Amino acid sequence: MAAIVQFENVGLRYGTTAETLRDLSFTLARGGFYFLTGPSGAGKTSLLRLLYLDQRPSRGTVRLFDQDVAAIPRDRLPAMRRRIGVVFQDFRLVPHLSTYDNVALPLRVAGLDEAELARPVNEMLDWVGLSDRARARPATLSGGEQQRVAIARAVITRPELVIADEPTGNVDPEMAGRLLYLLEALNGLGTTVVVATHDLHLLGRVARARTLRLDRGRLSQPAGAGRHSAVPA
Ligand SMILES: Nc1ncnc2c1ncn2[C@@H]1O[C@H](COP(=O)(O)OP(=O)(O)OP(=O)(O)O)[C@@H](O)[C@H]1O
Repeated sequence: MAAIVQFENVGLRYGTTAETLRDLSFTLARGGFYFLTGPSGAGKTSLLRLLYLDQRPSRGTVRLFDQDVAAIPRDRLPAMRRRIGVVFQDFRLVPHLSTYDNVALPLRVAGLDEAELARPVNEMLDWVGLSDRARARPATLSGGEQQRVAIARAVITRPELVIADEPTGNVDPEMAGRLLYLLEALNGLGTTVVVATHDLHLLGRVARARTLRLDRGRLSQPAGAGRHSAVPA
């Protein structure tokens, strides 16, 4: 099994408080689909921040794409981050850009010209049901619409790793199923997917998914009736 992420005895501490994440050791396989669950405040977002290189561990080792993240020079971080699509819990859309331009942004950064990016962007907007909102600015969209823009933007480049923090928290069950199907389809093409969620209904909906359960900063027994566990390091 080729690993895309390896945690060895990882701890994360904010300031001088007690550790938010403790003794995390696990491996995520390249091409896997993972749910990360656990109660509010358990540390899910903090773990995701380690994965998308927004935080470095206070102790232990995080290896991503076969590199120790503590050893990556600062000027190499943007290139590493471009290999990761992130759906933030608070969306972080660019406020002065339209739906279309938010979704097109990663393709423009990757150097595609307008003619090349029009088709994938329009197809993606169609998939997430936002074709008729293509010209709208984020402030005029509902929470669920903004969430769909955020997901479309995160997956448009088909990154190696997609990390989504509560990606279905603001949409109705039908749209949640559709968005999950989009992530599954991407996973079927080889992208590793990590989804943090409180929504226990989602866990059973992806047959091949494994579940990591965080409780007060530690990994506890995997959820999901023991069927799916992340592979211990
Ligand atoms: N930047 C920060 N500085 C200090 N403490 C933080 C910071 N970010 C998170 N924490 C603390 O770390 C703990 C875990 O927070 P985190 O957001 O990772 O949990 P979570 O499981 O994602 O919660 P939720 O499900 O409510 O989003 C909380 O006690 C939180 O207050």
